Amino acid sequence: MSLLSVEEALELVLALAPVPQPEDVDLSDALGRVLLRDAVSRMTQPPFDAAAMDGYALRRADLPAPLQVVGEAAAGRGWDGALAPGQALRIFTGAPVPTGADLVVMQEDTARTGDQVTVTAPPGHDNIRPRGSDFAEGERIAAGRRLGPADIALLAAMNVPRVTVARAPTVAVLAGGDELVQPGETPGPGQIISSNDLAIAALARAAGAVPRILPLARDTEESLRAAFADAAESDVIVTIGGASVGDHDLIGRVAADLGMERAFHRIAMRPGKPLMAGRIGGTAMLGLPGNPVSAMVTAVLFLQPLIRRMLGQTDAMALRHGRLGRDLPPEGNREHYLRAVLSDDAAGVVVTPFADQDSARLSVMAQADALLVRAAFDPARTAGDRVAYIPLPH
Ligand SMILES: Nc1nc2c(c(=O)[nH]1)N[C@H]1C(S)=C(S)[C@@H](COP(=O)(O)OP(=O)(O)OC[C@H]3O[C@@H](n4cnc5c(N)ncnc54)[C@H](O)[C@@H]3O)O[C@H]1N2
Ligand code: MOO
Repeated sequence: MSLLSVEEALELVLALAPVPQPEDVDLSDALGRVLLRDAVSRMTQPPFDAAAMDGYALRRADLPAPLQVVGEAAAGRGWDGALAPGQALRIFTGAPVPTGADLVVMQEDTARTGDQVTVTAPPGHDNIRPRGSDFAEGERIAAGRRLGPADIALLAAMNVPRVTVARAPTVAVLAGGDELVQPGETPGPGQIISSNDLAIAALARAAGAVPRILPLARDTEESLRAAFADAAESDVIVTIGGASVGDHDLIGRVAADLGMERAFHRIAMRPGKPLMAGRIGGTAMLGLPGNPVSAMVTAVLFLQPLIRRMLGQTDAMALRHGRLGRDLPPEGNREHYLRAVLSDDAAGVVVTPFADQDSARLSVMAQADALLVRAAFDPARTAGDRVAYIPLPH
């Protein structure tokens, strides 16, 4: 039986995402979140005709005669009254323009003596921002919008302090294996330090989820069962390791005992072949391979898109193009995601894969800027060929 392609597998993983659930958040927590309900402005902006310059408000028809300065308006401190013919008002940026005035002359273009002001340069633009010229009360930011920094500023200006967005999914991260101890502990004979759980939690957080790293599990069914029980309330459980065919690779067995509906196990991808996905009760499950680079690559390709889908984001993963920086041999029967560095030359982006593609080498992964994507059975390539890549988060 031929293995699923990455594309087919991704579709099955995205199908595990439940409909996004609403949650109200303060604007300070809204960056990157997707609006689930329209946000409606409670303000008109500017709320009054506002000066765009520090200078003098006056009537254009009065020029070029000298004018009498009758008062002052600053931002937050308006001037009550209407400007009569022959009068000018000292005004500062953001202040309401008084009734009667139709021009603000910037102070660099004026000369002042006592309470007399003369305009010294021919006036051009009126330097008035009309009421409502930015936005009006009742204007909407439509549901579906992913909020960036400028959206948050706009919502604040609209006096919308909280917004309804898709709830951030909770992701339980379960690493395990008798060989693992935590960073800071002293490894015994044959032991190494667990890195995958931190890596996957970081990728989950970067995609917008709320990760929770579970205690390291041991290579026993009992230990894994306890961990799955601990994660039952999470939206997603990500296991790392124990996905392959070894005698100690218990994840598949324990998950099946717990009633996992399996979407697939193993895909035509390198690294990442032992990837597993499915659902246990209300929790989506991804079983990532244990090799540290394989775990991270599969998290970038499957976990992060799953989280983004749960957050209401529907845009596909950005595949970019550049030119190959070195010759490559023909590809095997799995789609290959090679760790690569990006550089620029006069003709654009150059993508140079590392010679060392061992799926356990974190030192190489940490230097990589991108994953160079090669199709299964891709023929030999030479430097300069057009290639596709996925940028990696730094
Ligand atoms: N006979 C076969 N052997 C293997 C196959 C195969 O198809 N047939 N696939 C290989 C591939 S590809 C991968 S990837 C690994 C995946 O195996 P598992 O998912 O079962 O992972 P483990 O055996 O538990 O661990 C693999 C490797 O990764 C280290 N590891 C695990 N967890 C962590 C962690 N939290 N932090 C750091 N390092 C971790 C673990 O010590 C192992 O060295 O299987 C191949 N074998
Ligand atoms: O998938 Mo293993 O993930 O090739 O190293």
